[in-house]
Amino acid sequence: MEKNKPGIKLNVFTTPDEVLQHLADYFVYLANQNIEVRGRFAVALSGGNSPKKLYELLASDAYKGQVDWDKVDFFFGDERYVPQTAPESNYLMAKLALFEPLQIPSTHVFAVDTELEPAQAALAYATNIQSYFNGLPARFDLVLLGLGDNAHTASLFPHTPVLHEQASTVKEAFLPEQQVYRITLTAPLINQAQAVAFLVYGQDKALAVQQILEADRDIEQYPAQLIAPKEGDLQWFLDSAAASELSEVMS
Ligand SMILES: O=C(O)[C@H](O)[C@@H](O)[C@H](O)[C@H](O)COP(=O)(O)O
Repeated sequence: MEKNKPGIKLNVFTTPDEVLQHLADYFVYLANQNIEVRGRFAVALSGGNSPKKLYELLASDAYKGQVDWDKVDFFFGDERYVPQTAPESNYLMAKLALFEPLQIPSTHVFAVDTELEPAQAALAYATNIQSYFNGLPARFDLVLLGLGDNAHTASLFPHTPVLHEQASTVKEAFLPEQQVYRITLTAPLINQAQAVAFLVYGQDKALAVQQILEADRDIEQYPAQLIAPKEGDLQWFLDSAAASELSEVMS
């Protein structure tokens, strides 16, 4: 079922598995389209639990033959400030679920160097992204995003300074509640993407989805409202549980 708001396409499916299959199909479509036009596909991966099943699906027999993976370059929308061997690492999750099964060469994986100090790690990652795009505006072909039940996305958390960052493309973000650092793409960089796709499933996300899409704009409370690609395509891939608080007016 498709629901639409100006500039946003909502794809709502009954079960998480259907959501994952449709997002995997969209990923394959974008990858092949960009590889045909540009010869490469640059994607920024989301972290957390939701996308792990997507990565496993893309690496499965059902999908792995549909993309020329040697032409795909992998980045991260955000990273926890932990070693790449730590269980919380988004890099480690993608490595186990996607990079190793598909034998992605390390030269095609652009991870955050979390051995550096947080600010240096952010600066180094911004520099790596800039050089990848040869100094042209960094325009990811796809940015995959998840959503926290507090309406955060990437590591753009409520009431944190990074929400207002306009100059930097990558920034360190200190989370006072968890007393941890994150490294995150900033909203301006995400919004330069050709396509942005939210992957959200589960009843626990329903209120956040409703607030982001239907409440008055308040980016301090609902940071995911910052995500509005300037020219790119914004799609939400939701299960019916995560979409259950949306008003019928959007149907
Ligand atoms: O590093 C991260 O954790 C993610 O980038 C983060 O933004 C995630 O998408 C949300 O926290 C949802 O996480 P779940 O999918 O685990 O609910």
